[in-house]
Amino acid sequence: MNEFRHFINGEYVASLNGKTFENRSPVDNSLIGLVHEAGREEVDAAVRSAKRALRGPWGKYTQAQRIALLNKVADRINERFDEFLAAECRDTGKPRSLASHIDIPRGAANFKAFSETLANHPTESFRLDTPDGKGAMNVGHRTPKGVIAVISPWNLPLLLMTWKVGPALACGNTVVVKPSEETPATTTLLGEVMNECGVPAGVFNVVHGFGPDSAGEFLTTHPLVDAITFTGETRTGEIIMKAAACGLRNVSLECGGKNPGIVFADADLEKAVEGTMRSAFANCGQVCLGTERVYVERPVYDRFLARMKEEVAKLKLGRPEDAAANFGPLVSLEHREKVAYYYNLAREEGATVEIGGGIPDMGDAQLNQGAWIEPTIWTGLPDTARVVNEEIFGPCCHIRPFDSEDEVIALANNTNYGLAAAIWTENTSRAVRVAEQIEAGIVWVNSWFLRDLRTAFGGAKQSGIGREGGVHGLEFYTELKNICIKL
Ligand SMILES: NC(=O)C1=CN([C@@H]2O[C@H](COP(=O)(O)OP(=O)(O)OC[C@H]3O[C@@H](n4cnc5c(N)ncnc54)[C@H](O)[C@@H]3O)[C@@H](O)[C@H]2O)C=CC1
Ligand SMILES: O=C(O)/C=C/C=C(\O)C(=O)O
Repeated sequence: MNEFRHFINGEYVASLNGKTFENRSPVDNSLIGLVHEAGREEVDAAVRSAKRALRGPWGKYTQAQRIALLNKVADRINERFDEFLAAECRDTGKPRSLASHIDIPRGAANFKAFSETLANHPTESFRLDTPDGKGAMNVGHRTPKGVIAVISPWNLPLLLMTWKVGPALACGNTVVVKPSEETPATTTLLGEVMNECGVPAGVFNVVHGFGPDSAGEFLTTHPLVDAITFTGETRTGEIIMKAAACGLRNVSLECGGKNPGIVFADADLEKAVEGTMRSAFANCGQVCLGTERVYVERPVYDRFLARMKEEVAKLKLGRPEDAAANFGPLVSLEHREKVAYYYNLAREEGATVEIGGGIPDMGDAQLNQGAWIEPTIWTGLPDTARVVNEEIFGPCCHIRPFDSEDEVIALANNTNYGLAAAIWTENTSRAVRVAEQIEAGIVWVNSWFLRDLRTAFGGAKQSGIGREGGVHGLEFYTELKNICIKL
């Protein structure tokens, strides 16, 4: 039986309270292992070890030394690629074909990308004239924030955790990570890699558990945590922000979305279908950047809808290791309950179910125990429907026709969220004009999830606070000090 222990001060440790919880496969609900649930003692030990490490050898590393070490970590993840892949697929049920192209390579790349940004980022300086004519020099100097709490979700576990751990460590901080209770495996495995690469004890720590009244809450309310970075649901983001207010700690929040896809009549329709298929159904729809609302200009609406239905019908559900499968289960039976609730609600709200809409018979008693759900397209819902306004985080989208640019911009922006959007058009002027009016942190034109890790990443409105990525991560992960030198 696998056991997932905390990783504190370079060692794997069990919980003093002896509490564990089950980690079950979303593929067939079989038991993967037992996860140790941290009490306040383990969280406190992890935070204190991270604090101590700031004053140890790690605190004296030069930027170049940190970058070299993190490059080694990236290389080691790639050397142990198959183990990370197996662990990620076991926890999430996602197809190996997906995780081997996205999750694991990005998990490694996140340790390299930021290093280059850091190495090439200039320091600001201003010369000040003074009445004595001699002047003064102002020089910006960045120092690490300290201990960073990283609270990560289950949808892209390694990718989203390292997206924060990479820059945090590159800037000289130490971290305590609380991975999602659903997906403890790859974060735990990363502890081994840190030791193998010689990352000093206490620099990278992991505590397992849930949110409220468990490791998540204990960590985010711990007074020695200097800043908190979080990816997950908006309501959880609010709770974490309240916790961070005590002691005036910085937060970076990357939260939910109800992202629009906009298909203009002049789009390359096949490109738009391919991109929208990915944005609505990749990772079983469990991507915060995914498209759950699709608006299609009326002249191509029927053709687009018909093509989407054809493509959805071709999706092949199956186990992660099934090479022909490109569609896995949802992360858990609990999450399926939430998504299935919206599938029923869509019918009650008057949707036409164009395809899918239910729980599939997998033709296998064991697989039928898993968290499978059909990829689904709805049409015909009013703009006020809950299904069109609330984040579902499942493999589903509502498709609706529109008649003018102004109308579709208003529809796209008619949401409390503002994370991402995808625009499909061959008219560049229109693409720019519309993109500039969309209220979102990220707008893709003729693409989706095309990521350049140097760019700003984050959400507007209730989709988040702050930006990470490239130089923007520097703002969050460092304290900028001004040194004023009178000449
Ligand atoms: N990337 C995203 O935007 C994601 C959105 N979601 C959305 O959130 C819904 C719920 O999924 P969850 O996994 O429950 O998301 P969540 O936001 O509750 O969990 C994300 C992380 O926050 C932790 N957490 C939860 N409550 C906390 C608290 N009070 N203090 C500190 N940490 C806390 C969790 O243990 C997990 O590590 C999903 O149905 C989906 O709609 C879920 C995962 C990722
Ligand atoms: O950093 C990325 O490229 C991906 C981000 C995706 C999410 O934040 C998400 O799905 O939660």
